[in-house]
Amino acid sequence: MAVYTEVSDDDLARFIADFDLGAVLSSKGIAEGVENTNYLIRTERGPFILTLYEKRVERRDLPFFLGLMQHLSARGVPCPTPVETRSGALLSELAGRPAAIITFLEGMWRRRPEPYHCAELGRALATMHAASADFGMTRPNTLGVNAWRPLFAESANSAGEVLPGLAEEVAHSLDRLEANWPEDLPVGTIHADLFPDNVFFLGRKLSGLIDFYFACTDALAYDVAICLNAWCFEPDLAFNITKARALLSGYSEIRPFTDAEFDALPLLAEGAAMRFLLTRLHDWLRVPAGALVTPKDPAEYLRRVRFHQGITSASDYGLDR
Ligand SMILES: Nc1ncnc2c1ncn2[C@@H]1O[C@H](COP(=O)(O)OP(=O)(O)OP(=O)(O)O)[C@@H](O)[C@H]1O
Ligand SMILES: N[C@@H](CCO)C(=O)O
Repeated sequence: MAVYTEVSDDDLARFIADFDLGAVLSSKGIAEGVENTNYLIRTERGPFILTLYEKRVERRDLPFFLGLMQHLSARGVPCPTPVETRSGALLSELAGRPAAIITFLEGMWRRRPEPYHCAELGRALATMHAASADFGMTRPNTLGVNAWRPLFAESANSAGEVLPGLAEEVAHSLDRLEANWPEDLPVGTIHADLFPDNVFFLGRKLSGLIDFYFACTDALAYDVAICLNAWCFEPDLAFNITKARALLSGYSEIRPFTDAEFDALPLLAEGAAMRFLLTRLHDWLRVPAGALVTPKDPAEYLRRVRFHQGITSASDYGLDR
């Protein structure tokens, strides 16, 4: 459970008074997530999510994230909308942290997504990419290819304790990724963390995308590669080509892949796996004392890095050119 910052009832009541939401009826720390502190608050105007932004979120990036949610929801993408204070601000401060209230989305995330969930995801991701084409703000990907080596350096000395031989394997993969990373793919606003726990469904239908706090400006196909890693491997880490085919064809129904994206997909997928391997390793070695959080296993992503190294063409993922 990720509750890094406790909020007292009095502080919450004072905070809510700035919004046109009536009184707080109840509030509860949310037992999901690892990045930020989230509370489900029930107010006289209904349920909302209160987020206090923690370590990885830079205050200067919050107008981008909150503005993106506003932009996308105005275009019909099912995602939370930030709630304005009475004076029109989207961002406030609570318990010494930047904080915002966003609308509550109905639905549940799927722990074991089926191929039809993957197809829905693909369509929603492409729709999000299309809808953000006229979003006026940009944000560099601070966890992009150039960040991986310095990020690994912060954990390299302890890496061998977590996974023997990891330092050598990561160094070898980073050499390949840095030397071959494509620079000329179509770029736009990407979600960059669209894991199953960030996608809600009502029955078979996708009902919401959440957690835009890694969103940035980068290659659109890299976002697809992140989803391929997060949605198309089974708990035993076997690759499920039926799910991959569903995801990729759902995406290309709305936005077909260019030839360059098709060619780059195996490398993008290896890079995407590397990014999550490295952040997980970093967090695994630094669980804050007393925080209610379960760190995620870096080894699952090493297995994916290795898998993608063995792929030579996107058709091995079930994608037709
Ligand atoms: N707008 C929303 N509507 C309904 N529930 C939400 C909403 N936003 C967040 N939640 C709930 O809070 C949980 C954590 O939210 P979120 O994924 O944004 O946190 P996080 O710490 O940033 O997570 P992550 O580890 O995925 O980066 C979600 O799994 C969901 O249960
Ligand atoms: N989705 C990330 C955690 C949030 O950044 C992971 O599974 O490592």
